[in-house]
Amino acid sequence: MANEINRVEEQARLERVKMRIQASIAELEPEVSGLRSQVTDIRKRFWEDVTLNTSTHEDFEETFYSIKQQEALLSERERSHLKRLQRLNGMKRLLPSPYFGRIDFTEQGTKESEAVYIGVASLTDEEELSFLVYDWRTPIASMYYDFMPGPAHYDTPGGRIDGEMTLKRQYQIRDGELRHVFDTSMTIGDELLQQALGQGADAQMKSIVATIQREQNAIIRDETSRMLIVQGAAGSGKTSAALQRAAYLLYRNRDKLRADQLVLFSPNGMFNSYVAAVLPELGEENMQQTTFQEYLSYWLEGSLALEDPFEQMEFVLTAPQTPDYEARMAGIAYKASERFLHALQQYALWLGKEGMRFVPIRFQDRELISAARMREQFYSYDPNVRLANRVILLRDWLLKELSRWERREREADWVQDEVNYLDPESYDEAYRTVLRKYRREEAVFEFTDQYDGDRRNQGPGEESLFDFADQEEELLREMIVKAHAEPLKREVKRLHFIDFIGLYVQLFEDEGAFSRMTGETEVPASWPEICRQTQEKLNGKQLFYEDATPYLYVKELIEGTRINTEVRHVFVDEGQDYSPFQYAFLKKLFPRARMTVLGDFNQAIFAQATNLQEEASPLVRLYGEEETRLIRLVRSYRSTQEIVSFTKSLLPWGGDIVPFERSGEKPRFLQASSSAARAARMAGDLAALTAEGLGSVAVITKTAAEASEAYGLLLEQGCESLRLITKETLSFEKGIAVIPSYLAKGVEFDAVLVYDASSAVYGRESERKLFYTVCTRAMHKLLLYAVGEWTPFIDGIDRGLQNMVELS
Ligand SMILES: Nc1ncnc2c1ncn2[C@@H]1O[C@H](COP(=O)(O)OP(=O)(O)OP(=O)(O)O)[C@@H](O)[C@H]1O
Repeated sequence: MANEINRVEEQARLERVKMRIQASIAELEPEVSGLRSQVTDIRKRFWEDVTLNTSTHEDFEETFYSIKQQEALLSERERSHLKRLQRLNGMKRLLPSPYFGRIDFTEQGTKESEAVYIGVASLTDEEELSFLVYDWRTPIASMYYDFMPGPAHYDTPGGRIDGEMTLKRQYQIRDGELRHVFDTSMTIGDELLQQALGQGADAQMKSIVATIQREQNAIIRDETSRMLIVQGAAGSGKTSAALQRAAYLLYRNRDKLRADQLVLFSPNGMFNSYVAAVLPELGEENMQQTTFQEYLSYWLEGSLALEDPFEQMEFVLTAPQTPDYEARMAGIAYKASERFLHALQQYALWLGKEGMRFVPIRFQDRELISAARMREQFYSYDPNVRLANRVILLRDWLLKELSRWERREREADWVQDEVNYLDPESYDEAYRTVLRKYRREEAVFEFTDQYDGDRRNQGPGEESLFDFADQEEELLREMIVKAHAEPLKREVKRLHFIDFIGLYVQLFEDEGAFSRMTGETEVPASWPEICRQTQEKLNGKQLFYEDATPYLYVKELIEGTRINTEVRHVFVDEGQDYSPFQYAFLKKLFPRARMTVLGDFNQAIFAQATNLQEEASPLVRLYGEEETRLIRLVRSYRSTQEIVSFTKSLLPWGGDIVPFERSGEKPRFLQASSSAARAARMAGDLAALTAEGLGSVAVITKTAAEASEAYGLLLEQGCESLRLITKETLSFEKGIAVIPSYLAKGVEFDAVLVYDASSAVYGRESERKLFYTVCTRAMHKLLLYAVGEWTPFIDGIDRGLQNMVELS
């Protein structure tokens, strides 16, 4: 009965709030459009309203201030417009679902209890005296996520507020209609979460503000750690928490933090599109999103062809039988290590004393400045000056040398030859330049004549005409040499006189040289082979993916120019797939940023993985224990209980994974006698799944080649609307996707069909985590197919879980 009364009251309150929102919208809409037209108008008439006069100093000053005034007016209107527009958008977001939660809180020392309603934006009453809805990111709202009814507290800039939470209520309001309302004694009631998780997958990730869990809230609201590491099971909401965290940080620091000061490193381009809707849904602009690969390519400036991580991955997955395999794998591991990082730091110190390599500056077939002369000049500078600063000194010296050469070169025969072959337009241009110069000089002479009665006032008479032709010729020579010197100078300014490739290659000459240059005494046993592979690749102007970061690191140690001090927060998703080396590089690149790393070591599929979960993890060392916080998430929200029980059993070391109580079908195992039989069966299953209404389905293969094969075979079976996903795919869409394992990272599907779960495909121990990653993409249904023997990873699992179906 009590609930019914509540419902009536709640309904009435909802109506009041909606009316207030509608009134706000009605008020804001004309204001916004009025301001918008004012801004357009000011922009259009900007110069009409400015007094432009530069005749005298005073006029100039007046013009200057008039422009400044106009600018100030424009930016003030733009700011007001933006502010009101944001408010209007906030109201529009609130209208269909003004709030999702309520807590009643009595502050210690007071008698009155306040009902705190929580939604995706704040809303005040007409007098702006009290909040009808609190933004979920306000300090008081944090209690909703952190406490169940009973003693509760929250932090404010003025200190901690203690009190008693007497009620916790959840609402489901859709299209302005109150669908459900229930009280809960839990942190966040399972009922709402059940509903949220029971829905089908979307083409884009959704915000989870209404059901954020306590441990996720800790991630979202952390404002003190320099390094926040989140190790969480597959589907435990790491990416979700990261995105809500970005929205939280933008809200909390809205006067000093812009969205473009946040950078998210994602696993691939498609993932960017998958998560792109969350921040706008929360009323914030999207942060910068990139992939590490994109970042590397940008800094390499096309100087080398860079292998991408997926090519490396394909090699790791498909080439174990090749003779180069073991050495390459040892090389990948070593080049990802902190040892190698340290070796390169020592290398930079060594370069401060000897060993720098330069590219001679050549012109036509002549060497203008040899590498030896550059080296001599470089090492003549004070050795206490930083390497990067000595590079700048050398750059300036080279520019001067080139200017000197330019002056000398004007007399060279080839210059005269070019002058002779010049087209009439160039002559004409030179003539006009000399004439302009002559007139300028004349004006100066006339002016000085007033004071110098002795000077003869002469025009371009006989004598001066002779000068005139001479000067024209001189000018043409100057122009010609300048045109040739410009590209040389440009190269120097870009520091292309440093032989970066040579500097990296020389590290891989042999073990003795490496140890002399870096002080490193322990290298992998296959070092000679690693050296051969690295050199061969670089000589072909190509770079292995594992060499890209170390190469740029060396470059950075020498140039010291790439630092980005604007960025304040770096988010690394799928953080287990980055090497300690890459983290050190990120730290160096973004010296003023805090880092949030989210990952799952059980999904470490790249060879250069970093363990996030240990206290001794290299990540903890990066900023030190004091500044680092490690949060573990164990509850998995994505998959049904049955799927989690199965995927958990794939990890014999027992991953810390607790399924959320949501039941579904057991995983299905389907063995076929041939690829064709499997494709036929799969086609039938795909049709059935679509008919059941599952909107997003993935056929996940191990490699790209396997994906193409599956795609072809399924098409032959008459499957329609299949989408083959490759590393170039940039958008995530609903429907049926055929996708290689490593591109399915971070995303999820209603149903997953594992294309080939046979031992021939997932047979090596090193592929266990990949297999786990593939299976954990499924939300509601998981179907595994095999032609031949099953993968040994399922050997030990509880047979009761399986519905074995034999196919002939
Ligand atoms: N508190 C929550 N409320 C509702 N849904 C949630 C919550 N936390 C996570 N989810 C849902 O669980 C699914 C998995 O979340 P997410 O992709 O963020 O997990 P993840 O830890 O990044 O997974 P993975 O490691 O596999 O990439 C998503 O559908 C997400 O919406």
